[in-house]
Amino acid sequence: MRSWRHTWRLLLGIGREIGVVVCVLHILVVATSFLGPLLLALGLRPLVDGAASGDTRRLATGGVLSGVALVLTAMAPVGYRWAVIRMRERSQMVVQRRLLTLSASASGLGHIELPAYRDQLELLKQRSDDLADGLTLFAIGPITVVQLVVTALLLGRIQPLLLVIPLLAIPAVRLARRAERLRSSAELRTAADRRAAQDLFALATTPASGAEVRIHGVGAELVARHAVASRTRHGAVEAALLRSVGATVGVWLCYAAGFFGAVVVVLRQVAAGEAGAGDVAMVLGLAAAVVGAAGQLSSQAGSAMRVRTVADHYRWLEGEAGKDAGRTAPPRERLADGIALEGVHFAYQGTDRPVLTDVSLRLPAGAVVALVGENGAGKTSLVKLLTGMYEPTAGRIAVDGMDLTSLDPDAYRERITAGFQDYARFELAVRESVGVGDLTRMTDDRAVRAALEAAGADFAERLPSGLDTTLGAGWDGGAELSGGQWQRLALARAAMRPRPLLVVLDEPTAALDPHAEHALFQRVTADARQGRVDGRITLLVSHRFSTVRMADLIVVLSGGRITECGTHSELLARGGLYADLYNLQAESYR
Ligand SMILES: Nc1ncnc2c1ncn2[C@@H]1O[C@H](COP(=O)(O)OP(=O)(O)OP(=O)(O)O)[C@@H](O)[C@H]1O
Repeated sequence: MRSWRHTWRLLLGIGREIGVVVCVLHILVVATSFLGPLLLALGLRPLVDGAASGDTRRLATGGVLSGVALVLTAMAPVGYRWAVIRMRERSQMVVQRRLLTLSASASGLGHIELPAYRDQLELLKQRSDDLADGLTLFAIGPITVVQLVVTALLLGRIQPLLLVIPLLAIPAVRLARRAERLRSSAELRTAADRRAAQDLFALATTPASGAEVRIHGVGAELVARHAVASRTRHGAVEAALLRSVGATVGVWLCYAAGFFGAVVVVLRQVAAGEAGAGDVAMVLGLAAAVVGAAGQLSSQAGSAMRVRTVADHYRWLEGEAGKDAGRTAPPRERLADGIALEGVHFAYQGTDRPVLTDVSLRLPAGAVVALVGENGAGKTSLVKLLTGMYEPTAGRIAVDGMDLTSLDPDAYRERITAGFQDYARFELAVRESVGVGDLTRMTDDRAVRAALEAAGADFAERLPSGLDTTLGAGWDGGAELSGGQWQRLALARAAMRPRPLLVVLDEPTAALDPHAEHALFQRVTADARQGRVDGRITLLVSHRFSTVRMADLIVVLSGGRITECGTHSELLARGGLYADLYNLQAESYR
């Protein structure tokens, strides 16, 4: 019941966004298309009786009714197509906008990485048409029922036995619902195969992976795997459809029997002189209209089930995205103490393998802190916890004494900047690609230029149209950049926010040349000095020890645990892993 209520609310909300006029027009067009068969049946009796008896008034009435019916029937597909296409286009737009909002409104990353989330999102994207159908379905469904009842009553007036025909709609509706259940469960079961097929397709066709696919000669392998994933999916969905088709055929055979039964009953009445030729014509028309309406009703029942399934996917996503409700505390204007991790444990969802174990650490306000450790030690995971992308499995993170899980995620995020090794390539105009780092100043060219300069990315201003240049070779006139240039733009983005509490630089120089790296570290040091005044913490993740040594505090992670912590000279004196790694790198530069 709750599920249907939610479906209603969702459909009404989408209907409002699509526009009441379009929805009402759609309902009118569809409802009018149902009228044709009914009018034709009603017109046949006066037409036939009028022709037989030479009664011109009856003949004219029958002619007008049948004529209107034929016009409506002829126009119906045109109007139907027009209305359905408009509704679908608009509803796709609205549903996709809602999905994007849902995905973007969740502050963390945890749900996006869940296979179940990605499956449900994919199904929703693919089935957004069903929501468009659902919108009008709830208005058209009752109209169809009325049509069925009226037709049944007209049939009953001729012969009460004929009331049985409309009752055949009941098993048809039940079967349609069962067929839908079978199909949707097959789709959910094979959603991962569908995603796999899509990912393999993208891997084989996108420029990003194009070079590796060719060098390693894996094209044929990708095609073979794509075929297997597609076959698995189609096999399961088709088997579900086949199972339901057999039963549906049975119901339609019952309809056919009912139809012929009606004809026989009326013919016998004619033979007994209880009915005229006009009655036979009307019964034929009405029986056909009943069969049509019952067919409509059963397909509408299937659609209603589909709509509910899609609405359930949507509700599931809403639940995942709405987990932040209740986190409303604003972060401090300025850090006085710093950020503390207290006995933090962490494992990614869906795995029990600990990635961080019993991490306790204080990042003092105004300090530059470096995180080092071998690949897979847990550095990026720790950064993700500090930026609120995930929550610790146990323990807590306190920002100036306030539990991170109590802070308003958007407000906290607005006070963080970050440059990542896996930087995003925003294929927009240069101004926007950098400006999204601080949406409030996105169109402020001075701020964008200052950020470009700070990141050593002034090359962007010399592109053909300066800050207006579109980035990405996939766009007309778009400029393609090198990996290092993209990374510099990502760093410029990270330099947009003026008063961050936390600056995260997670291996931000992996794609930069040594000159650019040196300039960047000079800026980081200068900013850190500024940080001592405004309390910001700069957290640097790096494998380059020449950089790391400048930090006020160096934290060494190994296997998800902190093994060493101190200044460069303290750690060198200690002669542990840090000293080993530092000396190894220093040696290789000599
Ligand atoms: N989204 C994820 N889901 C599950 N496990 C993950 C995920 N991201 C990382 N891991 C696992 O967590 C562990 C730590 O990864 P993390 O990225 O934090 O290491 P890192 O120290 O930053 O490594 P690197 O120096 O290579 O960047 C790894 O064993 C990795 O397999």
